[in-house]
Amino acid sequence: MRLILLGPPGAGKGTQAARLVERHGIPQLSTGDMLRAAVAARTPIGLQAKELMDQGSLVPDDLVVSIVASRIEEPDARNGFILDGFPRTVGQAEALDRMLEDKGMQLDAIIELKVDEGILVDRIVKRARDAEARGEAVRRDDNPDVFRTRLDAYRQQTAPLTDYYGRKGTLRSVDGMAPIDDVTAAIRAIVAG
Ligand SMILES: Nc1ncnc2c1ncn2[C@@H]1O[C@H](COP(=O)(O)OP(=O)(O)O)[C@@H](O)[C@H]1O
Repeated sequence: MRLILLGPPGAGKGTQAARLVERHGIPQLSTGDMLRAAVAARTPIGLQAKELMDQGSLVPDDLVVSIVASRIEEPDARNGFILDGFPRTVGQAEALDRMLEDKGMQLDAIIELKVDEGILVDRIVKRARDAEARGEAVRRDDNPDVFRTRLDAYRQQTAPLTDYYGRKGTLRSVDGMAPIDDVTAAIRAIVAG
């Protein structure tokens, strides 16, 4: 099964992806996680990405596309994957279409988590506070100022993807404002076809 989770930062993509991983035994491919790992390891991609990520801007398509292209070659992704945070621009979506076509693969569903933007800042502040309470590192971009930049990047660069996939007829929407378990149930219903 190959799925894309779409939605603004803080919409709950990571939470739902983790549940799908558990249920279906396929990996979650989070470009945010991959980029943070590249930054921590100081790879060439990480060095280019760091500043942009810290300020809440998107990193260039070619960098992200190259890490996804090599990640989906890994054996654990052979039977499927959940893309979380990718594609984030129409250019990335087009690159993904080409990648999948080359491999003779198809997407099973593109699921959009619809949320009210007004609550996202509260969610992100809570995420930072919870991480801190657990003694975990707080993401540098999880603060209200940077978050607004991330939301702007979403509106301008990522929101057009709903049209892109909507036109192809492959987009399904779920109410991301519902309780977490209800969102999970809605996604399960879509995945079960
Ligand atoms: N597909 C992508 N294209 C460009 N930049 C990306 C992409 N995925 C992640 N990033 C970078 O990593 C940052 C964090 O991404 P992510 O962990 O997905 O955060 P969130 O969904 O909570 O905004 C983004 O703000 C951006 O700088």
